[in-house]
Amino acid sequence: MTLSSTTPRPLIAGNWKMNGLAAALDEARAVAAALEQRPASARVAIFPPSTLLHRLAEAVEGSTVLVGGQDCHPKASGAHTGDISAEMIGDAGGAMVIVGHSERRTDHGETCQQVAAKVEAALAGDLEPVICVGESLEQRQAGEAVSFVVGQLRNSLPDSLQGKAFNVAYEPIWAIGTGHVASVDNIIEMHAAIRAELATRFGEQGRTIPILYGGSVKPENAAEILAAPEVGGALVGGASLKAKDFLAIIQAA
Ligand SMILES: O=C(CO)COP(=O)(O)O
Repeated sequence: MTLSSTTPRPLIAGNWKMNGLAAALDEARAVAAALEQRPASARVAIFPPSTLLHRLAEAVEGSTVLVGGQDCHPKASGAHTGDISAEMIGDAGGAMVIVGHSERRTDHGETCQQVAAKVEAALAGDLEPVICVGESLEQRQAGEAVSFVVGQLRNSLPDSLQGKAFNVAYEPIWAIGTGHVASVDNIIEMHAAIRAELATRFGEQGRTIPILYGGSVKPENAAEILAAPEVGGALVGGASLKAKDFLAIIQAA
């Protein structure tokens, strides 16, 4: 997918992680139906586990809800037991993919170089990537948060992103699933640093790439976070599992 010339709409993305059995499809259907009644100003995407990808794409077909995978392998096919490729995500009805989530970097030891290779695969598979970066609590306490995240970003983004639609998500690891949302000051500082790096790297395009915030986004704090400068959406974990909460966040955008 190539970039449109207009400023992208914010993206509210629900990452279901390793949650969701068939009954969860009802939540996605409820989100799609509500958006039909009351269209959102933001784009809305749901990233279910791979097992639900195809069924969720069918469940929300014809609605404005986009569907994506939570990860993809750098190769298009082959002997890689347990992995799925960008091409498979597209085949199942997905249009987007999350890459470099801190849970993948931690649980599976993914390096920035591997993340960049996955981004290349996403582009080759015609998926719009959401590329995640974020520091640990130790890095933040050591005063290294900004330099670490900017370095991680630099190494996780391949040059081939130039001219392509993509999103960056800043997710401080210490804010994920903890209820400890980053302060608006922290978010403003980090998003400004990410914006500067994107503008240096990608020129004019870098000024409009949506930078999402993720980490304990809830209906109660969404409006304040989404109103902060350079916040172009949210990557939502726990609060995306229930249609009611996810819709409240969507409407806050
Ligand atoms: O990691 C996240 C989304 O990718 C954030 O998760 P929570 O919203 O549950 O903190």
